[in-house]
Amino acid sequence: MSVVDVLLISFSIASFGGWLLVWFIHTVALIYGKRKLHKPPPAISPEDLQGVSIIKPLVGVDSNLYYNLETFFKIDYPAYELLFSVMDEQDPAIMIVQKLIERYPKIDAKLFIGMKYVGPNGKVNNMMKPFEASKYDLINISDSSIKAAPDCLKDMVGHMAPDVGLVLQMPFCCDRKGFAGIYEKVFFGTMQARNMLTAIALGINCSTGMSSMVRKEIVERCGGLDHFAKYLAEDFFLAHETVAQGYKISLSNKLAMQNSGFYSVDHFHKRLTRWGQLRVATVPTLLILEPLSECIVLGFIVSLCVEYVFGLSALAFFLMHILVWFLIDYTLLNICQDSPLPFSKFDFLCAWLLRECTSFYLSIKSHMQRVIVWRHRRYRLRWGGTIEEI
Ligand SMILES: CCCCCCCC/C=C\CCCCCCCC(=O)N[C@@H](CO)[C@H](O)/C=C/CCCCCCCCCCCCC
Ligand SMILES: O=c1ccn([C@@H]2O[C@H](COP(=O)(O)OP(=O)(O)O[C@H]3OC[C@@H](O)[C@H](O)[C@H]3O)[C@@H](O)[C@H]2O)c(=O)[nH]1
Repeated sequence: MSVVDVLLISFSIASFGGWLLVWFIHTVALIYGKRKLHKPPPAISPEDLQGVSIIKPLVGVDSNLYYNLETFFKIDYPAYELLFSVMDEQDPAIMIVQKLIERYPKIDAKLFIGMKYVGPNGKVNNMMKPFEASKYDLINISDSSIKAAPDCLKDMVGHMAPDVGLVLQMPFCCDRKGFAGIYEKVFFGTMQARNMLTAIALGINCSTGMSSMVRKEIVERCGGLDHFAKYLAEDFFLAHETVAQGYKISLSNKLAMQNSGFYSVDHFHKRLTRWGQLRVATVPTLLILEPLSECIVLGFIVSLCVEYVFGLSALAFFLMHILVWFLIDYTLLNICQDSPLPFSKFDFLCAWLLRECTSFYLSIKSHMQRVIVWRHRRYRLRWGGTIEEI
């Protein structure tokens, strides 16, 4: 056997190992997702329902903002405050928040205008004033696009056991019209759900900051929220600190339902590119692991290896690989949705193919850029995940 043969066989064995690992990730996601998501909130006695300060950092408006924010005034929970903040006194979101505060005078809600600059991360700057004014020990950071379920706080607080420091809601999307709405739902219900569910089930930090609840003392022990302003992925580092302080991270049974009125395929691709950039800067091994864990790239490599080692048809193996992956993705999406999907199987096929075919291109695109644009602010990203505003 020549050296080339030995190398090719070793490469094939490694690829096959990676391929098995990916099916393991699929399996854990399916089992954990089915057992965990959409279950009723954990039973908790009324005296254990601690107060929660909900921080809503806002920048600008979209056509669903009023409706989404209103859902926070209808949360069924005995003690919570709503702390809205905007960075700029001209922000049109101010009018919307003021209208809601007038409409629901019984809800404890405040609006903070003007950010406190503590570092480059705009979201952190925007959250500084409400964080410092918060009166409860549990802080729920909730992005502007989120639509709240009435029992969301009961569920998150129910997961806040004494050894838990942070409760995450996994991102998903409300039913929205048009192909872009389908596309986002397919992304969050397949690739994102698969990796997040498995990571959380295995205790790997895979945070997203769209809707999470953290113990205030964890942030205070780091010296305050300002500690996270130097990073773009402040959510990841908050989860990292939580674990470093000896707490666990728990997943809420409820999903973080994104419902922004402003969405398009192009806008979503820009967001995915930004996330790709920040993930790789934060966890550099993902530069290799992410593309290798994608259906088409992995299937292509493993099919060639299988033909080389076992003499099986690479094409037949590749098509089988794609079909099984596709069916598992459809099953996981249905688990996340937990009700009939608002689109046909053909729509799913189109959105799934678009996602699978563009993922490699978006990864490459994100690695070619060191500058990140987030809400009209430009940042230069450094290895390690720190940023500098340009
Ligand atoms: C041969 C293949 C082996 C496969 C190994 C697994 C490869 C993982 C592939 C993709 C990871 C995708 C992670 C998706 C969720 C990340 C969410 C996100 O982008 N969040 C950002 C925005 O909120 C956040 O600011 C960024 C955080 C930084 C890094 C996230 C680290 C994720 C580590 C994921 C490991 C997941 C797989 C675990 C299975 C063993
Ligand atoms: O400069 C900014 C940018 C954003 N934000 C707020 O931050 C929240 C998230 O912003 P976007 O919806 O634009 O961004 P994403 O959904 O991509 O954010 C997500 O990924 C990046 C992480 O750092 C965030 O924590 C996470 O929420 C919104 O509530 C937005 O209003 C600010 O307050 N200031």
